[in-house]
Amino acid sequence: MTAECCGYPISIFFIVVNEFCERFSYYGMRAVLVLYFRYFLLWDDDLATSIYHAFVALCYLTPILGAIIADSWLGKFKTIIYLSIVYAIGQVTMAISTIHDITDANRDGTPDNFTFHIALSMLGLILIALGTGGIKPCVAAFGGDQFQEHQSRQLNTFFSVFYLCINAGSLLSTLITPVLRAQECGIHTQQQCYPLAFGVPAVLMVISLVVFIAGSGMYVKTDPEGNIMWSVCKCIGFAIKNRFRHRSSSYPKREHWMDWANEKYDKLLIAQIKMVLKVLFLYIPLPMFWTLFDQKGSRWTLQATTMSGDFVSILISTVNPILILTLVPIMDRLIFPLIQKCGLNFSPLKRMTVGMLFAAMAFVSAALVQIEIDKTLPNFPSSSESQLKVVNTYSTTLNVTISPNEHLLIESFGVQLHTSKHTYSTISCMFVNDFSLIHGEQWCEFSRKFGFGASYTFLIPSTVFSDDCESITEVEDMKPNSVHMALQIPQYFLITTGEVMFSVTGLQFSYSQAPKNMKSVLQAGWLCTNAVGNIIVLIVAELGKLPKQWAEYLLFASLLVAVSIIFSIMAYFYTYIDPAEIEAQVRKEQGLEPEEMEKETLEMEEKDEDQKNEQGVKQTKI
Ligand SMILES: NCC(=O)N[C@@H](CCC(N)=O)C(=O)O
Repeated sequence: MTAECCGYPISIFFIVVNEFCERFSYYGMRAVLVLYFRYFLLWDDDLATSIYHAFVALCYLTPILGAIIADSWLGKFKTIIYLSIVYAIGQVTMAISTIHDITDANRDGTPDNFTFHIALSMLGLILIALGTGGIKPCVAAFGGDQFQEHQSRQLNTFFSVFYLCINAGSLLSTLITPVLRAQECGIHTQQQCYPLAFGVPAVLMVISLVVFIAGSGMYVKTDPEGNIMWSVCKCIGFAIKNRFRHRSSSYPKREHWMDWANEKYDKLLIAQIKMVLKVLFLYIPLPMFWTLFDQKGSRWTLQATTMSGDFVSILISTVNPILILTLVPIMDRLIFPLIQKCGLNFSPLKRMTVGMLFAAMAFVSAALVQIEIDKTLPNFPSSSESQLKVVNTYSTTLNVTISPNEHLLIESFGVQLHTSKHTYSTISCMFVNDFSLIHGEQWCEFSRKFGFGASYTFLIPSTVFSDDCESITEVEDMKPNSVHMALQIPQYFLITTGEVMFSVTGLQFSYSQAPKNMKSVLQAGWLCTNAVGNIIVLIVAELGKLPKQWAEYLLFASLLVAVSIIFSIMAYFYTYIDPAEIEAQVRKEQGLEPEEMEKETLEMEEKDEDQKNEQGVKQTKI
């Protein structure tokens, strides 16, 4: 009997706090990672973005490893502890790799040995990916294991609270770590404080581990049932082989292709594999949701850079967790019960389909915003065009004639200057509020706000310092960004509503439909859909793009609508199961008590081993 508070097992308190700290650690580190690549390691944008996405994809691939270790070998509890240690070491390694003083022998503020910092940070990232991904399917499933059969309502609420903690951790760290980075620190020279920005997530990971261990005495710990993954693979392999051996039509068909393993494998194992395969099959279309969802961090962020509004930019990076924190309780307490009251069956798979449609609508909204932005962007010459800029410094208007066959975009400034002898130079700067032109004792000062995204040319006559500053002509080559970032809020709102319907439900669904000994494996399968989604983003980003960004958004939206239709058809044919009930039924059919069942499985395994040894002896004899 586990200790309870308000109908909930007390042990889940430690699990949700652990998740909060772990997600703080993960998202905090992620928030400054690209900046570290870009401004510390001095990588270009493309390399920084590619390594970042590859790291995220790795974080969602390693859950398979964690699940196999947990379900087959160590059990969830020990797997979480060991992999959290790996994770914490990774975070500390990462934080150390950002101390520029370690290799800054000449004390100029930049590291002298980049190879050292790159190697150390890559090692740190691999350990982090192993740790964060490895524990991810185990923590959610371990949380679920704490509930008893009569607590199914609380179990669903647990997954929602779990998701809230993820996003509370992510919200706080996304706000805090960039501020920590902006501080200055260092032994020899003061630089942007990456060690603090990465160090705090490392500390949070250690706290997360300590909190998890603190709850040790209260957890329900289910033991792993032998090397289950190996048994599953062998059983599937045997079913395929056996089916192939009996391919002739003279053999009677079996209800399910896995039934071809009946000759050798235990009925219970076959029933469990059928349950898992059914769910994994249903997952096939799901990566498309993540393909759209994860573009929040890339395409949508880039879209925001072509928009105006400085304050909103901080809001935009945190809008997803903020909306999650508000939408999850609204959905759970208001919308879903209301739908139920109306007599509608809003089953988990229906919710997921609607979630996908919301994500598709978010991309339609992004496309509409993009069309607005495009109207304000200057026309750049395409690959079959050239751009000719004529700055008229003559005192009267000149006519420019262009052959009608030439494709030229004409920019006319209507500028008239007193002299044509200039030296051209271009200055690109961020956040310019004022600048001065200084020559000896004289200067001209320009003090005003220059718009973001704008480009200006200042034409300075040779007489300026003997004459007056008024003779300087300012030309606005490109207008400042004028479409406000607030216009992105609907698309964030839509995608987050989609996330609540899709992701929170998917998490619950993966747990509820998995047999007891394969809970982590199905969680890992669920997380894998995210990894594949990220890989699709990487491929699409590498392969050429459509000429218009809005068209690309619409293409993604249409693809997701198509995928959601396919998914809804698949979902229609899916029958929800209670794995415990099916397992009990199979046991009953076999006339076995649970203990006897386990004994039989062990005997099977032993028989298998004996056969193998026998074969080995035969082979040696030959
Ligand atoms: N809002 C982002 C979020 O909550 N992400 C979750 C879930 C990711 C997933 N693929 O299930 C997280 O755990 O970080």
